[in-house]
Amino acid sequence: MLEITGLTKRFGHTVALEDLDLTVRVGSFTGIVGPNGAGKTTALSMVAGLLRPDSGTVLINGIDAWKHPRKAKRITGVVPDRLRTFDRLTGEQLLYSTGLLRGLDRKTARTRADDLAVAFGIEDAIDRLVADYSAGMTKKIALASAMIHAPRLLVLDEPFEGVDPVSAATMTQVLVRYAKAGGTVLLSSHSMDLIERVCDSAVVIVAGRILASGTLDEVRDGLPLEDRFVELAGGRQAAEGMEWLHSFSD
Ligand SMILES: Nc1ncnc2c1ncn2[C@@H]1O[C@H](COP(=O)(O)OP(=O)(O)OP(=O)(O)O)[C@@H](O)[C@H]1O
Repeated sequence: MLEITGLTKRFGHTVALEDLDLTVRVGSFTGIVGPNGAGKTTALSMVAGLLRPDSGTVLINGIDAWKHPRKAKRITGVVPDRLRTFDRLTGEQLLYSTGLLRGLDRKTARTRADDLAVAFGIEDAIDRLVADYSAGMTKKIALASAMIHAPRLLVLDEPFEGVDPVSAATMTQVLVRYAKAGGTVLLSSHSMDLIERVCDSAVVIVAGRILASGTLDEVRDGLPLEDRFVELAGGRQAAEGMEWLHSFSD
């Protein structure tokens, strides 16, 4: 479903991502993990067509995402980092208008908006302004919007950030069903527990490079994912120094 080759991005002197190669097969559920600043958002943004690579290619179902962005976007759903959405709309209006923008007819957009509201458990809030939603509800409506055109690939940047465990379970249930039906999910998360529960494949990015990728078991290499992640990321750092903090100001 996704073939990334030689993807590179620099911001001034900062190399955010260097020569990234990654293949994601159809129907897989892949989690990207990495320390803060590792390059996860940069990679996902370039896959989603939101950030132009310096070099490298992104093929989505064989379509070059940067040569044929319209075609690629038709089969891609995105929940970006630092989510900005049309929050002066109600949830219903947002889903419906996203459906129309994605080329659905009115009836289909209406039906799918209703279905998504039920699937994500936001029916009660659907007539309220998205601006008044909590952080978790906003993530849910964003994910629902990303799915309304039934894309083949979902690119989700920390979709569970600020989402409570019950709501996260609802969201993962929808995503797992989607993947079982042949949809492909690529998401980033800092929750190792969630990735171990729902993903079948994982990628560890550190300092702009992939240090491990493959099935969850291959990446874990016999360790819990968190321990393997810490090992690859250079180990835990001892919190030493700052004795002034323990002297207390009073
Ligand atoms: N627009 C930008 N301008 C300058 N530097 C940037 C920009 N976007 C990202 N970077 C830098 O690129 C590197 C990778 O950032 P990125 O946001 O991809 O990391 P991340 O893995 O998503 O981190 P986090 O887990 O904290 O969200 C960092 O060093 C970051 O400071």
